[in-house]
Amino acid sequence: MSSSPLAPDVTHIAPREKAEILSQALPYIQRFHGKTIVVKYGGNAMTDPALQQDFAEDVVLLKLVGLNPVVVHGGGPQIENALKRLGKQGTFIQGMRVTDAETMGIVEWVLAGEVQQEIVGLINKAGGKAVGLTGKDGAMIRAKKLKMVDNKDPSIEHDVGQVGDIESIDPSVVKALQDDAFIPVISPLGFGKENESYNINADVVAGKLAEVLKAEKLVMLTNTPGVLDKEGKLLTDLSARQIDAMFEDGTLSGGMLPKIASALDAARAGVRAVHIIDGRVPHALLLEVLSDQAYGTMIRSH
Ligand SMILES: Nc1ncnc2c1ncn2[C@@H]1O[C@H](COP(=O)(O)OP(=O)(O)O)[C@@H](O)[C@H]1O
Ligand SMILES: CC(=O)N[C@@H](CCC(=O)OP(=O)(O)O)C(=O)O
Repeated sequence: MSSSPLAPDVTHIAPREKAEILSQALPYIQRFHGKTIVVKYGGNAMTDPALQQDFAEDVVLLKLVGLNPVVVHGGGPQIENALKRLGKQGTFIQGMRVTDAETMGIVEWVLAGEVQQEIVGLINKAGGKAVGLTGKDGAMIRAKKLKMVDNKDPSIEHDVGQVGDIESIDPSVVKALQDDAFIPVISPLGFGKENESYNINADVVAGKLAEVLKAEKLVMLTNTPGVLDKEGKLLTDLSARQIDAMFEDGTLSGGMLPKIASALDAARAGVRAVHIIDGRVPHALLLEVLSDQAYGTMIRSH
């Protein structure tokens, strides 16, 4: 019997063991059937072609067994590469890219062009029907300029340019696509009152969208085993109180700041399961959603 070029070689696994692994998924499929799972696919987790293919297959499998995956993608490193090609370098303040007018153009071009279309293509190739959207499509994400207050000294305000603060999300376009067997793939861009574009951190979009869609789960795939403590040890479980303390003592920095804040906001807003997991593990998404295996860090609302 010939095997699919996409399928891993599992001939060495005994039939009984294979059956046990497959049947483990049943209670999860039953529990999540018809439910929305928002998946944040971080730019740092999408740098390896084999892992990207695994991710696309996982999304398609989840859709085919009756879940409703919605992908929100990042693209920080990809934007950085594009800036480098143009002789520029990005600047970040508290995990947010300082976005002047020229950078905004590059951000839109990389996110809604290169990155989104690559993910759409991979999901389609794996047998799904992906539709790429930005927060502007279907008038989905209304935003205003973010007022960024310094997290050590609140009397200081940073100007981060065209970085958006979400005012509202209208999820009707996402719902319409979900009902029609499509898999939405969303770039984190928003629009303002004068139709100006905003660059919004993808973790923030994923968290807010999970809340508005009343998602059952929010899974954030990144490039660390999860949230690490000061000694670099994985924290499998984090309460709101522990997170507050970590913001205070400097355990969190860079891109982890908006990620944890968004994860906690989503948990507090009623998203029952919020996980930050290692996107460098093959099929990390599938294992997280449909198996007993606990990965990464779970964020609790209290
Ligand atoms: N306490 C922490 N635990 C884990 N990662 C952390 C922590 N503090 C800061 N980070 C950084 O956050 C990064 C993940 O955020 P980010 O670079 O924005 O990734 P993504 O592109 O997946 O959103 C990690 O690679 C790590 O460098
Ligand atoms: C405002 C802001 O920082 N926007 C991000 C949007 C992309 C993103 O969030 O990508 P990751 O998830 O890969 O970090 C940026 O310009 O890099």
